[in-house]
Amino acid sequence: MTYFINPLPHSSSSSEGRVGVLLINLGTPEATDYFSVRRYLKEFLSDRRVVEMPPLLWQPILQSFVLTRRPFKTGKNYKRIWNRAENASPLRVYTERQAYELAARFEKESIPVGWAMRYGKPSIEEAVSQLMRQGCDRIISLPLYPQYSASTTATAQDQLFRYLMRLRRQPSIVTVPSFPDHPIFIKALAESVKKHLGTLDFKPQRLIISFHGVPEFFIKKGDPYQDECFRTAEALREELGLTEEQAPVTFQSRFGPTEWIKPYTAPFVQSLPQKGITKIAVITPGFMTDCIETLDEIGRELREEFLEVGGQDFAYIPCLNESEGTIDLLEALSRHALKAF
Ligand SMILES: C=CC1=C(C)c2cc3[nH]c(cc4nc(cc5[nH]c(cc1n2)c(C)c5CCC(=O)O)C(CCC(=O)O)=C4C)c(C)c3C=C
Ligand SMILES: [Fe+2]
Ligand SMILES: [Fe+2]
Repeated sequence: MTYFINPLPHSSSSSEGRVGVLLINLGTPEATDYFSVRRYLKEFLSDRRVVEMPPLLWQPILQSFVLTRRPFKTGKNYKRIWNRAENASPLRVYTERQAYELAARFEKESIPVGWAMRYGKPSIEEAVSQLMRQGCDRIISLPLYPQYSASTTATAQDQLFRYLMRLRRQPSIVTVPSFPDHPIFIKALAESVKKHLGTLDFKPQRLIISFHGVPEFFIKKGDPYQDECFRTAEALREELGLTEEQAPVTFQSRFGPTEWIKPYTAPFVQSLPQKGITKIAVITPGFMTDCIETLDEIGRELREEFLEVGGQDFAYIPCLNESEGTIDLLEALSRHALKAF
């Protein structure tokens, strides 16, 4: 019996010396029922990188309050956005498509592309062992977060290295840094804005740039996330020729009673009609794929909230998903990382 694992076929200890790319996204439930959503939220919200409270204090709250109620509400929201054709959540569908399209770019070089979720399935362990079985002894880890946060990027890398801790023979790893103002990212965002605005029958007075929030104390303790959001927003404004007033930054998805980084998206947007701003577009450049936070919280909930208080026109600009610009970006990031081996 041994503690250390060998994911390679029996007796094979040599590898073919290939490089592989691993895309890592956040994670998502397997289905919309209470137990599937509960399982996902339990794993996600038990991560100390996400909720920075001593487990002895947090676990009783999580088990007795959060996990008894929230899966119902969240499951209902997932139901609205579920991809019925593929019976999967949009985040999973788009992540898989990104991996598929990126693999096509690397086909000739015989570089396999895997994809994994930090929480849920396919797990990082499954994806890494699959790459190793394909002969990879070098892996590029690419967390799908444009802006670094300990609660997303770092925990994805933690999970990868947690698996590596169990391997007798580890692959070499290059981790791709965040890319908040990478020119290809900004160009893809700007093109998506122009394309989308071109389809509207109204001219938005504001382009709201909404990012997922984090607790304020994360930033005070040194998480560069907010600065990186500002870098994305500033580069996008520059590319589109917009001012800060025309394209303001807001933060969505507050969770729990603590203060999160501000301004909060919903109250900010609800305050606009009284200032004569009744036509807006919203973009969410913190998300590489559409998901519950973009399609439901912004595309449905925020739209309703804006129209209820006198807003007239609301447009949600989809995430980059598997667009050509995204794949250009992922290819450029991977090719740059390849040079580090
Ligand atoms: C509890 C605190 C949370 C922190 C901190 C947090 C940071 C964070 N999250 C994302 C990206 C996503 N979050 C998503 C869903 C989601 N996030 C939280 C909580 C925190 N996130 C919850 C409870 C949920 C589940 C939905 C809900 O119950 O409201 C998703 C969507 C996943 C999907 O399947 O669609 C993404 C993506 C970032 C980028 C971030 C910090 C920068
Ligand atoms: Fe989140
Ligand atoms: Fe949310």
